[in-house]
Amino acid sequence: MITFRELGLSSELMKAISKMGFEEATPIQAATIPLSLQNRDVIGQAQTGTGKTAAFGIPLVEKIDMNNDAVQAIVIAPTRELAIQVSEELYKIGSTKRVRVLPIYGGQDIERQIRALKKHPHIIVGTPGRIIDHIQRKTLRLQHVHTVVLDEADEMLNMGFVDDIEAILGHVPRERQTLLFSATMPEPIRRIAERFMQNPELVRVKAKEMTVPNIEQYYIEIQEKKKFDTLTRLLDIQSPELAIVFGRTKRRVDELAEALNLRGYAAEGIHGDLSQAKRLSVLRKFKEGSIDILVATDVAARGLDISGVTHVYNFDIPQDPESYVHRIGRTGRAGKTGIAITFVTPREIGQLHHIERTTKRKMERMKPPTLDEALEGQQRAAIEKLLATIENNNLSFYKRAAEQLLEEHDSVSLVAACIKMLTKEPDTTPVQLTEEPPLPVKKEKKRQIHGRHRKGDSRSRVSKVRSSKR
Ligand SMILES: Nc1ncnc2c1ncn2[C@@H]1O[C@H](COP(=O)(O)OP(=O)(O)OP(=O)(O)O)[C@@H](O)[C@H]1O
Ligand SMILES: [Mg+2]
Repeated sequence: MITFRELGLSSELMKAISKMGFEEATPIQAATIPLSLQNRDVIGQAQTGTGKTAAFGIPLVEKIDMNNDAVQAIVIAPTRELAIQVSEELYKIGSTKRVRVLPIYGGQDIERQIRALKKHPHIIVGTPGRIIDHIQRKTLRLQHVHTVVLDEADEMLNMGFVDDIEAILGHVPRERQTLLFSATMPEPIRRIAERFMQNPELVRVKAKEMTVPNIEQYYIEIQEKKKFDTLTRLLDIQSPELAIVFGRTKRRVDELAEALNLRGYAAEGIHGDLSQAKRLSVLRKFKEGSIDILVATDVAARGLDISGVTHVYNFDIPQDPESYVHRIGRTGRAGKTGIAITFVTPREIGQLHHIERTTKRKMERMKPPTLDEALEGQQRAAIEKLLATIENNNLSFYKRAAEQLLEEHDSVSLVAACIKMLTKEPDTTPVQLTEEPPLPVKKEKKRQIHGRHRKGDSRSRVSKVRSSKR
């Protein structure tokens, strides 16, 4: 194990890092921080939740010259929520040094961003569309940038985003450091990436599998029509602390969130058609736990680090193995454990095997739970509540009444009644979901480069086909 001290960081950064509670460097941090400090270009690939943000963030902040008021580094991220999260982490790393970090992303008032840009941020973290917007307005100048980071690089170099990235890099000096990070880096995308880099060092944290071992992975083979009842039974049995349910389309996400609410679950949806204010408020509620189920499209699959996510349910099987890796990676982060369950319709079983082959990890088959099992699960939850009440509360006020009741009724009937009242019986309120057609059978070769369209930022600038679904 390598400590941060051994990496030769300044005492200012050491202080900030220990304030963040980091003791040892994770493998990707230990491997890439020294290279970045030497100004090498780096492609860093390591599993989800293993600290890639700090891997690029620490050397980035270390190299900021506090006597220079120009923008010195830009970090580009595929979604707005991720841009915000990364900027918060960079802010923490730079807190003792007092580095100024500014997130800029679509959906936020541009005038406000322009005012913030005038306050001389050292680091900009943004989504591609909004960065280009500010470059064109001349409210963002990049001629003093010495470091560019692409977080979720493969996603951003996917068809549709690659032109945006190229356009941004065209405004940054050639003499620069370029850092690319992701948990996945398909070969053809890596080749595109290398065009933007100078003699890059490829750092892959050696792992047998693409996914982290601390996520238990299951699949349930199931007909489309039975998915929803199965989901609610699983929720009843597993009582996740926080769960993310991924659906294939925006409509799917809206319908699922509504259906879950109908059955009494605290769920809300997030996808690219919602206003930015709504997206942020849904995410905030989820982090605080005032809702415990987040229903999402792939817009929430990449990079988001929310502690307490114990379960990921793929209500619809992901489009490609990369999406699978990132979706399930929202749990099992920073050494914690997690459970991922993927629903697959009989016609999609080939897609499941394709995912397994790519991730080099088999999912374990799980039987769809029965209604009785769901009831048992809820009963268990009720008993836990009862026991916790005994432990945590002063019950003296209630004891007189209890004693009186026990004179008239037998103790087993009384306790059974209490459990029954506390048990949330599985709700079978009928709900209506529009059926999603199964994924088309894969044409292997075409997969990465041609298969997907631009997504993420909602501005329309270039006349390009875009996914209307995310
Ligand atoms: N050295 C460390 N010690 C302890 N915790 C750490 C360390 N580095 C990072 N973390 C924590 O680990 C969690 C995951 O980090 P991060 O979000 O950077 O992962 P990631 O590799 O970027 O994952 P993803 O591929 O999903 O984007 C964060 O909560 C972060 O604060
Ligand atoms: Mg990340």
